[in-house]
Amino acid sequence: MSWAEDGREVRIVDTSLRDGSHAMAHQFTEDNVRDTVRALDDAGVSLIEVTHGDGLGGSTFNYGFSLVDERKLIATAVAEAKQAKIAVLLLPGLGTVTDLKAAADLGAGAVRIATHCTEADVSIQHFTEARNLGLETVGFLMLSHMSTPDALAKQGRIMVDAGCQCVYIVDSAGALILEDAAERVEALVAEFGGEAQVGYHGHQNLSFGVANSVLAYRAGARQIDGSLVALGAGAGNSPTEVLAAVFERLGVRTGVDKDVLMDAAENVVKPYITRLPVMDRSSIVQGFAGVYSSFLLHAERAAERYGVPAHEILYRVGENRYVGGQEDMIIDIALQLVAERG
Ligand SMILES: CC[C@H](O)CC(=O)C(=O)O
Ligand SMILES: [Mn+2]
Repeated sequence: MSWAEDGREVRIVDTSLRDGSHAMAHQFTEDNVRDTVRALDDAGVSLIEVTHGDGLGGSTFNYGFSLVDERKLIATAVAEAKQAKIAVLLLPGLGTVTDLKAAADLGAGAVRIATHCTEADVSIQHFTEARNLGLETVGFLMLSHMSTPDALAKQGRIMVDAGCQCVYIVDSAGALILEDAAERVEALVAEFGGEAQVGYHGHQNLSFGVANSVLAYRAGARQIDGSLVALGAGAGNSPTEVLAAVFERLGVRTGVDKDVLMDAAENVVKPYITRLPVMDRSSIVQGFAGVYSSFLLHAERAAERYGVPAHEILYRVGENRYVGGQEDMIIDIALQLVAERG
């Protein structure tokens, strides 16, 4: 039975073990994955994402090395899940079709293919291959605040025509505020009709993750991302346990048990988090200036190394409109700031 047939009005998807990888500096252990998947699976979450924060093949010098090979983590997750499907993230150009086939062989049942919000065309062959492999397919239009609703709808159309079953508005910078999110979702819903679903992935940098998710649902989104204890890049994602409680209060059926999720947040995930995602100065600047949330730790490391404030680096990243993959420019900016200070 698919999730849409089991009475759920919205599907809450958990990305603690993928977006949370950024916040954990990619140091997840097999025990972390096993315990978290068991708890999410018991709570009724039907799709759980497990990959390096930057997707398949992300464990590199530029993005940060994983403690444990993601293929081991994916296999661990698949072995632990009784009802949930395990999803992997893939950024074309970083992850390859070979990586995707390996993930499918390990038992992953879904792939979420992420591109910058104006570059959906680079995902076409990956969607084709994913459908050939029998995977559920999801598209991520990252940094969606950088584009208009109409332009996003056209990009989403490229993904759907390539075989994508659900396109997400991804607020990578946590920059969207209320109608910004709703209008983007509405545009995709209008473009797809019944051909594909629309999803929403929020970050808490300006504290709008959950509110935007509710508006996204009302605008027609049927898949909504969260992370336990908000464990994700920047100030974190919309907390899964809060999404579950809020949708229950609104009378929207999610099929997940909020109490089991709250227990998982408190007793499974919180104890292993090395750095709790918070709305501190740097992450607020990310939301304000429209900076990719996963740049936070990179900026903090550059700040420490070169003796310049992380929030100043992030303001400048926002001014320059850098996108995912340009992590090295953070060092460049830190050096510019050092030079400007003499
Ligand atoms: C590097 C991929 C990125 O973390 C995907 C995502 O969750 C986002 O853009 O918010
Ligand atoms: Mn994210």
